[in-house]
Amino acid sequence: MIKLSDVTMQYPKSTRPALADLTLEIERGEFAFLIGPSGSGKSTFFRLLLKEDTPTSGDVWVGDYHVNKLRGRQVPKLRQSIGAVFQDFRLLQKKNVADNVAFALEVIGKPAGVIREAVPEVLDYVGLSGKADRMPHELSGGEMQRVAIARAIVNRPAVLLADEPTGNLDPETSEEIVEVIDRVNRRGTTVVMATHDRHIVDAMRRRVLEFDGGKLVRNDETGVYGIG
Ligand SMILES: Nc1ncnc2c1ncn2[C@@H]1O[C@H](COP(=O)(O)OP(=O)(O)OP(=O)(O)O)[C@@H](O)[C@H]1O
Repeated sequence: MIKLSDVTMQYPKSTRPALADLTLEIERGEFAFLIGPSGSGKSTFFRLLLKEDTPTSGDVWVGDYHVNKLRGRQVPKLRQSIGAVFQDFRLLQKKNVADNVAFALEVIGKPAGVIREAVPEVLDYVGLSGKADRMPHELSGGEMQRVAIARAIVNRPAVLLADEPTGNLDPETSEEIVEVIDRVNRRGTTVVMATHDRHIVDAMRRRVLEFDGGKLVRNDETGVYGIG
């Protein structure tokens, strides 16, 4: 589903590459954790998958897309096949919960009838039924992340990328959010989640990709966070 072959990403103003000679594969339907210290290359990895950056060398595939070779007009299609959630939720502050989710479908031209049906269904799926009319500032952090997940999955993408989705949440809320992401994975979506939360990684026992200084230093099929 996701494949990188000899990928190096060297930012122009940086002395060492953000990612160096990275080769890895994540199968369709897998749940993979990206771990590693700050600056080890996790966010860069996500940016390459979304074609927000192009690698200096090497090849990136997501599904049927040869990402580094994609032409500009094909990039929106790639991005429609990938949902993304972040530590800071990134909700539209002036739109209510339902409209935040609906907007994701409006911008890709879905008909109003489809949107009317899909939005309540996905809000229910992430545990937000009854909150459709709330504004983002009327939500808890956990609820905001549920909205972000709903928005990311409403178009049923093949892949969900989560960049430290529990970074702003307390441990109990973090667990609830991981449960939601796990449910999304179990219905067939490939999930890649960057995290610094050892408890989550240890509890889930899924693939662990550990980065250090832009290099892949560990690739365990059912790993734990590690020692130390
Ligand atoms: N646009 C950029 N220009 C130059 N250097 C960059 C750029 N973006 C990232 N870097 C560098 O690339 C390296 C990897 O950064 P990246 O953001 O991928 O790390 P990370 O593992 O996601 O860190 P964190 O856990 O803090 O989110 C760092 O050394 C960073 O300074």
